[in-house]
Amino acid sequence: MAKKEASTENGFSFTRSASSNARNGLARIQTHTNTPEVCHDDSTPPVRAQTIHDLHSLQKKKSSAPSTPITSSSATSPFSTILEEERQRLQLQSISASLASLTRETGPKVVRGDPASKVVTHHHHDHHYITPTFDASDSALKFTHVLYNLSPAELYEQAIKYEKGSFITATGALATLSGAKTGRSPRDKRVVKDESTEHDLWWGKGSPNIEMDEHTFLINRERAVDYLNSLEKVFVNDQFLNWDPEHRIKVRIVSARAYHSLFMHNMCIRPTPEELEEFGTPDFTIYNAGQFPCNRYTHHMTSSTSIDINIARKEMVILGTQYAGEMKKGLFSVMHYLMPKRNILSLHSGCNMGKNGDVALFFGLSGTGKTTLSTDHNRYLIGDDEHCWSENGVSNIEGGCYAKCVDLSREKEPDIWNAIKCLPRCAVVENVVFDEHTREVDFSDKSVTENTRAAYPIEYIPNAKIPCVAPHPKNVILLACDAFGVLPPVSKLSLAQTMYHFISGYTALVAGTEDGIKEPQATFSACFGAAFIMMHPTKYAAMLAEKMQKHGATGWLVNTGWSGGRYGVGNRIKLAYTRKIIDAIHSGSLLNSEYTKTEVFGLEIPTAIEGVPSEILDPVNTWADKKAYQDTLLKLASLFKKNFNGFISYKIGTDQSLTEEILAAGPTL
Ligand SMILES: Nc1ncnc2c1ncn2[C@@H]1O[C@H](COP(=O)(O)OP(=O)(O)O)[C@@H](O)[C@H]1O
Ligand SMILES: C=C(OP(=O)(O)O)C(=O)O
Ligand SMILES: [Ca+2]
Ligand SMILES: [Mn+2]
Repeated sequence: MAKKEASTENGFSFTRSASSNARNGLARIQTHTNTPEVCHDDSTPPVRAQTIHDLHSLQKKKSSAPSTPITSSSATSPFSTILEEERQRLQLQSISASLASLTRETGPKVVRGDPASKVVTHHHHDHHYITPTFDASDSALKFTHVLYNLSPAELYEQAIKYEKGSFITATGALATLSGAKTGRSPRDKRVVKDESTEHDLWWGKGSPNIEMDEHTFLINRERAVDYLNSLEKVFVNDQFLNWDPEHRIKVRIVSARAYHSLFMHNMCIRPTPEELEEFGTPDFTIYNAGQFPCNRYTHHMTSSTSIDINIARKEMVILGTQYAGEMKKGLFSVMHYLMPKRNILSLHSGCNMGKNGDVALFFGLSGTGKTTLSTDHNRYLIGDDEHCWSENGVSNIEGGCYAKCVDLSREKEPDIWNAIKCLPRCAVVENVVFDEHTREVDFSDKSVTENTRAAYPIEYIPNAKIPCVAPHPKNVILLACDAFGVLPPVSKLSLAQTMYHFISGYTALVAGTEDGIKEPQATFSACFGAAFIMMHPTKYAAMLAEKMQKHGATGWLVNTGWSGGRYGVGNRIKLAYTRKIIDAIHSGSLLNSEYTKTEVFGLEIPTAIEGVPSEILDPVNTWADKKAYQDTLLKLASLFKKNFNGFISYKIGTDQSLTEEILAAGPTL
């Protein structure tokens, strides 16, 4: 504060000394004959400010109030300001309640706004306290400043000012670093096992839900809350999930970084000012204290990272990882619980729709092409990653996309390229490398991680359909990135085969997205998203089978991975070919083309597709070493068998014959 005053002083004294210098010898420049002592620049009218602070305060105009009055008659009445104050008070009360330690009777003192800007506006009568610093150790005695639903511009400023590694790229995106973790940590994702989740959720072998008890959750929650309250300020986002208005979920994200707040601003559905006014109590809250580790002496903790979900408390706690994807995928897990409870199927899939209303789902694990293939210039984008399929059709859960951007090119992925590009915009690019001077991003540079990412609001894709809802799907495309190079580029599946492959969820984990993965590794991830499902895979499979049957959807298996040999020998199938294959599925032309059946996997493969060399459609043609092909094919088949053994004792829905057909739909050795 003192420093600012002083610099203003200097400013004025400089004018004086400049004129005294003139008297002491330097020739004075005479601009007007009748000018007095001070030189006026009268080419523009003088600003209406006495001090530089006044000038700065002119620069910022108060945001206009939401356009919908709280009650239709209150807008112009004297009660409206009282109501607005009351509303703000309730909002702060709700945030304080969110941040409350469970061992204290009251929550922390919270106040809106940036503590830094409060220093400058010290003359405001309502701030008669000293801006807290770390020497105010007892959180009961200090204020926590809440930066509530800041705009992207404000978040940019916060990030640039306070977060190391934040820069504005040449195209206007915010470049950030996520710290030591640049991918998800599935082995640190825990779920509270209590009386109800014990029965509802999938536990044990193969399950992504590592159990934790309520007490341990509370210890981690306390650790996160204490950490957040020890800070001068926290970011709070109140937003929505799910574009289906009947099943919309209100989420609150409390975090310590502008980067996290901007990421969620981009990824969740952004409320209108009117919707925000009526937000009330969130349905689910995330405490992201990712900069702070969990205590390894705490029961169940196996590393300094823990992502903990408590269904009963409707809360999630993040400690020890700043990878932003944990928040989005954590909420996705929660949706995998909440939605099936309402008989709605949650899907780890992208979704788009043709001009004629034909809808396609793209299931697939990370890096298999959901984002890339659902972003299609000739079709409407519904969403790139998380959807719900209800009686009403498909709805996107999110309000943004999260694209891998390693080797991103304008030619191959123009829409994603442009989504990160245009100003004034609020894309976040994570862990990318850029030119020190021009700030041009080099998407081919993997120095920080292979899993570089861009998060942007869905409306940055020109043909996104808002609201992000669509009719029932016609095609269900299962994407597998086969690092063995033996799965055909495309196969048409029977319903039983679709279920077999959906439950198997085979792909290669590609480097980066999960912590510790350095090169492609075969994996089976039930429902193409085992890391995010909450209940047993057969529960989701039964729902999918029922819906596909009811709406007459066709299943397809598309290999976006290797061809002509395994990883290291062959090459990844050209994106241009995969796009042609997908085009033929959408248009309906592939449904009626000529097919042959493969050995071992019994897959129906087309003999020709426009724009795709026919010889690659049967992978055996692309391998120089036929013996190696046969061995690799059998190896993969046995991996499928072994994996599916874990499911043979389960029934899929109520249909016994379907269960038997599914069992028979796998490879034969
Ligand atoms: N044949 C292909 N089909 C789809 N993606 C491909 C193909 N070849 C290479 N890729 C690349 O693989 C990555 C797929 O990632 P992405 O679409 O973000 O996957 P997901 O959304 O399923 O996690 C992209 O970087 C894409 O350019
Ligand atoms: C964000 C992720 O999703 P995806 O790779 O499926 O886009 C992730 O797995 O961390
Ligand atoms: Ca790419
Ligand atoms: Mn994706």
